Amino acid sequence: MAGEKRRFAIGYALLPKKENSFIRESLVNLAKSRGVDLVKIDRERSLVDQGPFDCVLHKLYGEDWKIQLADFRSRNPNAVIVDSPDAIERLHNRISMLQVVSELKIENQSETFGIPKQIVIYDQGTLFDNQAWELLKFPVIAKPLVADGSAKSHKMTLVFNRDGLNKLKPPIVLQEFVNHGGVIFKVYVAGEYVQCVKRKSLPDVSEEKLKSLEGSLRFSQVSNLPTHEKSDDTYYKMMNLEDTELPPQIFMTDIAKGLRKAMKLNLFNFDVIRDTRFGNRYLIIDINYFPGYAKMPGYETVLTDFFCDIMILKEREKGLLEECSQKKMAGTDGRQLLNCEEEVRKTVTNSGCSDGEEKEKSIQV
Ligand SMILES: Nc1ncnc2c1ncn2[C@@H]1O[C@H](COP(=O)(O)OP(=O)(O)OP(=O)(O)O)[C@@H](O)[C@H]1O
Ligand SMILES: O=P(O)(O)O[C@H]1[C@H](OP(=O)(O)O)[C@@H](OP(=O)(O)O)[C@@H](O)[C@@H](O)[C@@H]1OP(=O)(O)O
Ligand SMILES: [Mg+2]
Ligand SMILES: [Mg+2]
Repeated sequence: MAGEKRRFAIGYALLPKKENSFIRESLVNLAKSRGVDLVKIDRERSLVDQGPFDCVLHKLYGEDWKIQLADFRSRNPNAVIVDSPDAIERLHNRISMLQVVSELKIENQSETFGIPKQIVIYDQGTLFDNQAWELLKFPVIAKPLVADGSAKSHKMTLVFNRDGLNKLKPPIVLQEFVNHGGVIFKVYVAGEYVQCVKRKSLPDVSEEKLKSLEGSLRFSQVSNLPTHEKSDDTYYKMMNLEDTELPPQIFMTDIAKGLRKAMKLNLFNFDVIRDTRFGNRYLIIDINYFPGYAKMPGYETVLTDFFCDIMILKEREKGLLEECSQKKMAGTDGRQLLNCEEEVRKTVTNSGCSDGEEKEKSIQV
């Protein structure tokens, strides 16, 4: 009807566990009130037969899904896929996942960042090869090389000495365990939004304690355990989260922005620890695609803002492309035309779909 604002449909394709935690009524209703309909994609049916969708939001694994998305993209060139499966794939390997951190350049005088020392082990032989060990010292964390969301890919082993290596099953990444005061920082990114929260982590291992510890200790998703489970276990002695200072917000935001641009991803979080040997050194140890946003305070607003940003971008893109073709018809010279089309792909200025204020928006494509 004339004058009625156009609504946008976002199709979501998530595993049942993710759907349960993320697609809450509070999110669906807020998005709806701002013109965005969240529609479940039926995984039993082909994606191209569903919709129409202005945007597809997804966290599914496997070749079949990649093919379906490619098909959908070729038939719906104007729809946005958040995020590109190729960009997500980088996070499915714990080496390529962190490589991007080493490429980041961030100007900061008072804090530094990096990743812990690590090596990749493909076979049992190399596990005991002294050369491979020149770089690392105990304790180390053995992590499955593949990070594909399976329960297996989260099974970690904290290894205290050579005896502890026997039970490991390559391919694995051996990463130096860095004492960090038992608190981990999780930095959630949703488009341009960045929020850092504190979670409990593994306790420090002193040189003294290391001598008395035997072999290894297995654990899984320690920062995701409910608090009572941790406090019942004497190993995870209670740590006072409130006493821990957050890293400087601007520093985390700069890293988040750098990662987002380098990885071409909009929805992810990264885990950061503060090296207790140097109070100003931060290490990124893990990056996760489409993490548990519902655990983040104010997640409904943050995600709805992100959805609106995508939609605004699409509308602006449409408008700009129309302008470009008008210029083309009017015989504007080629160089100006190129600038115009580049403009379409770059950051766009918009009047927000919520409050009407003028903001700079972009999504990573
Ligand atoms: N290098 C390290 N030094 C100290 N602690 C570490 C290190 N790497 C991991 N940890 C601890 O082990 C936990 C699990 O490691 P990591 O985050 O790599 O696993 P994950 O299964 O991918 O986690 P997530 O559930 O966040 O996806 C971390 O949250 C942190 O408590
Ligand atoms: O379980 P939640 O929904 O809270 O989210 C967790 C998410 O699980 P899910 O996507 O299967 O749900 C994990 O994904 P996979 O590595 O297993 O793919 C990983 O991203 C964790 O880091 C998330 O926890 P958070 O980092 O936010 O604490
Ligand atoms: Mg983690
Ligand atoms: Mg992870």
